[in-house]
Amino acid sequence: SLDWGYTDDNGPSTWAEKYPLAAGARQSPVDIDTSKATSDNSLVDREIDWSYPSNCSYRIVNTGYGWRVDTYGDDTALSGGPLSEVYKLEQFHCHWGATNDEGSEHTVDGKSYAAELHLVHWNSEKYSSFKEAASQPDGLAVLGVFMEIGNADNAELEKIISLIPKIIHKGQDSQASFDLDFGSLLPESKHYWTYLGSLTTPPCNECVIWTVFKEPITISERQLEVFRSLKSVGEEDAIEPEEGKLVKNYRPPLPLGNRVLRECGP
Ligand SMILES: Oc1ccc(S)c(O)c1
Ligand SMILES: [Zn+2]
Repeated sequence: SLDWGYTDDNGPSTWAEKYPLAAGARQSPVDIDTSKATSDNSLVDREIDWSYPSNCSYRIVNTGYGWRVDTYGDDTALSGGPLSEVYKLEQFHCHWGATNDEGSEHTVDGKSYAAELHLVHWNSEKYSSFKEAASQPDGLAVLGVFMEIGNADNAELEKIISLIPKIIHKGQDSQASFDLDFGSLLPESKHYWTYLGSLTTPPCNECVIWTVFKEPITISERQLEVFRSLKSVGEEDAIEPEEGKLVKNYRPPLPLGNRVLRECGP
C-alpha cells in the first residue's frame, strides 16, 4: 500500500520522515492572509492567459490518494500573470474533505472551501520533460480553484465524475476522449493570489509557481460524495465495502514564512 496518505498513521504530519522536502520553507498549501497580499505594479495588466483545446483524449486514474486526469498537453498553453514562460497542461486533480466545511488545501483568512481543483502545468519552454521541470524552482505552474457546494451539478466536472465508478480501486484507470471545456472549470473572475510553493503531496518538491483564484466554482454535494467513494486500496485488497474510502485527501496549510504573497485582478 502507499507509504504516505491522509490517515492518522501516514498523514501530512508524518510525511517529513520519508520525504524531507515536506519540512522545507517553501511548502504548500498556505493560508492566504488577505491583509498580507501586496498588489504592487509587478502584475498590473498581467492577467493569466490559458488556451486549452475543446476536444482532447484523457486518461483518468485512481492514484490511491485521489483521481487524476492525465492530459496530453500538446496544444495547451498557460502564460501571463506571474509566469515568464509558456507552460503546458500535464494533469489535473482534486483535493477534498470528509465534510463540506473542510477539504480545500489553501485557505483564505482561515476559511476552508469544500474542495480544491489543481491544474498542473510545466515549463516546456525551459525544460524538456515534466519530470525535469518538477525538480526546478520555476518548473511547474499550478492553478488552484476553490470549489464550494451549490445546488447545481457542475456540468463539465460531471464528464469526469461519470468515469469514477470505473476507477473505484487504486491503480484502475479509464481512457476517454471528451470535449472538456476547461474554461468552465475556471471561475469567471481572473482575480488571483500568487506565491512560490510546492507540490502538496509527497515528495513535496518546491517547484511550483502557485496561482490561486479568489472566486470559487460550485459543485453539488452528490458530485463531492462521488469523490469520497474512491478507494485508497487496490481491488485485490480484501476489505469491507465501507473500508478504505478516500473521504479526505487535503494537506493543511504550512507557514508562508518570509515569502511574498501578491494579488492581481479586479
Ligand atoms: O504534479 C503535482 C502533483 C501533486 C500536486 S498537489 C501538484 O500540485 C502537482
Ligand atoms: Zn494537488
